[in-house]
Amino acid sequence: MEPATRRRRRSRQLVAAFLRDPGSGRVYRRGKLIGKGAFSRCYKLTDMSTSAVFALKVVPRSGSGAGRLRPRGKVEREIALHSSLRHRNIVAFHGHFADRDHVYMVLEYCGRQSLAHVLKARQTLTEPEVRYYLRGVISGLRYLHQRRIVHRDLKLSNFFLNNNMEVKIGDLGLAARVGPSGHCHRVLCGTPNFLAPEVVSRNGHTCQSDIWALGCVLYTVLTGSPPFPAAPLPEMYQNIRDGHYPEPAHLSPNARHLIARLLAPNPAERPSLDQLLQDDFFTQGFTPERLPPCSCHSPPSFAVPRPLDGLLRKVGRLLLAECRLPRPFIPKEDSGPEAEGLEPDPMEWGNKVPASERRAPDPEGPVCLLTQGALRSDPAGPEDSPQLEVEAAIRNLQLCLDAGPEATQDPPGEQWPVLCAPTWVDYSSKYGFGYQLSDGGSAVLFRDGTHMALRPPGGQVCYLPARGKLKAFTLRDMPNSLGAKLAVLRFFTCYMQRRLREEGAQPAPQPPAAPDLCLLRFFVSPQVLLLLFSDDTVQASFSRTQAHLVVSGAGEDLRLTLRQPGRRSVSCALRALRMRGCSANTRQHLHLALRLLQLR
Ligand SMILES: Nc1ncnc2c1ncn2[C@@H]1O[C@H](COP(=O)(O)OP(=O)(O)OP(=O)(O)O)[C@@H](O)[C@H]1O
Repeated sequence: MEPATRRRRRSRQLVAAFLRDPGSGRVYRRGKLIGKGAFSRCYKLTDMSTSAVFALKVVPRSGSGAGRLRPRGKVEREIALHSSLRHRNIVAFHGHFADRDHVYMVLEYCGRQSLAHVLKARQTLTEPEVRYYLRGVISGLRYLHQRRIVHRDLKLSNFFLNNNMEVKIGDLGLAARVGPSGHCHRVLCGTPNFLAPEVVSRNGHTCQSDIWALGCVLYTVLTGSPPFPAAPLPEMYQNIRDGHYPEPAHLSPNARHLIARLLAPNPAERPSLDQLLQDDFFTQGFTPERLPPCSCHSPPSFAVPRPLDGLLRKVGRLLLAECRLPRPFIPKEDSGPEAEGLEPDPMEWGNKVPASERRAPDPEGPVCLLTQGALRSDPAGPEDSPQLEVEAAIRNLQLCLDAGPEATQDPPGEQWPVLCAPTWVDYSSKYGFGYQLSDGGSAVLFRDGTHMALRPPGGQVCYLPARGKLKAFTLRDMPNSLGAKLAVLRFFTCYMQRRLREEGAQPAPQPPAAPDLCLLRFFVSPQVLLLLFSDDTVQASFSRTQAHLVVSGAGEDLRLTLRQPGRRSVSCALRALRMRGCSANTRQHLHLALRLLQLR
């Protein structure tokens, strides 16, 4: 080739440092080259007015030297199809424009490249990671298939990862709509060793051909090699048609079984996307909600800080199988070294006391404190005065007690929506104190003095660190560092919900707790459990009578609420108590609660 021609061609291939989209008027700065494809190059791109970062896919125009091998109309079809899609697991298409030499596509920037890059660094991936990635891919693929679009080139290098490690299906250059028969034109396209038997037999792609490709992906990421490795094409195609691949004997039975289902030579025998998610591989194994970026180059440990790791290792399989905990806490005699750590502290009262034995507590009997715990950063008061809430609780209990004379019975009271914790689990010797609120929310005050709550109805997670302010997250955007605590919270929640169900407790309609409601302190004795909340509510729950006594509000708005088994819960304002007094029974309960608080 003449040097002048070569120079001319090279200059036509160069992409300008600044590009203007004539349609939108936006001006972009081209960044570094990210990679090259067969017909394209990809650059980092910055919008000059917003500083937003994109990926720029640059395809030479047909007619220009570099575009001469590209099938006619391919890039136009890709733009028409890709620009109509919008899904969190599909690389977003932000716009396109062209100049004399190139067609430009402005795409969502996926800063952690693709699964092909991850696998190159890692050789194989762990099953939990694979489930995580495949869930994203399946979600994006379901969106495509619902629109009768087959991707036709599903492979690791087309599964992109953004900075948050979310997976995105990209490169829709071969994607096509299926006709009324469910087939595409009978062309042989795609990556040869991921082609489905019906495609190599020239019967055309269907959605089930994409499912086959997922089988190839699954096999490749778990074993490190594709199921149909490079070989002379006729031999490889024959193996594909026969579904003949090296048996990955070292994989788990669930993984092998799913691979066999996906790589069924008969497309009709392959699972649908929904059936795929119901497969044991997905339902019986742990799937992380997120992956740390370090998993691009080294296996994530899914390890959690001690002492939570022991619990999570032992119950990890159960943690996410919501409410399917067969034996949340194993009695001591059942716990060999493996089960060690699963027995609760001796503070689960349940409905074990027969009604005939539910006598009022002995106000003069000995009271001893078994355990207690406190929030490290107490939002209710100055950091150095952690006893303030105890003093406030004593004052309020005393106010109720002193309000009026001893009466033969409690004042009639009224129904009043008072938040309390009808059930709890004290596992503070190892992890924390979990409680379920009457509004359906649940929370744990951890041993390290932090607090995490799961708030209904949206399932927002509110976390109060040892130092600093309350943070709220959705389950999706929980930071990895809080994963272990969230797992403990969920574990406790499942257990407490199951207990409430077994006890037949009916949730009463109730205004939800404020997001920042926290348990400040708890005191556990054999007779009474005391909970001090950040809104000044004091709950005393009594083991003998199974009664809960809740003092809420402050000053003249103080209220005493009594919840007793088999009775309607009633609430009295301080004014009513002053006029009518309360029964000896209630006074005994109040006395006992006070004595426990005064012990501290
Ligand atoms: N949205 C994106 N964000 C970040 N990197 C991307 C993005 N799209 C593509 N890339 C990177 O750019 C390179 C070229 O990608 P492109 O899709 O143009 O070609 P390819 O898929 O590698 O090859 P072919 O076009 O032959 O299938 C790849 O290395 C890919 O990792």
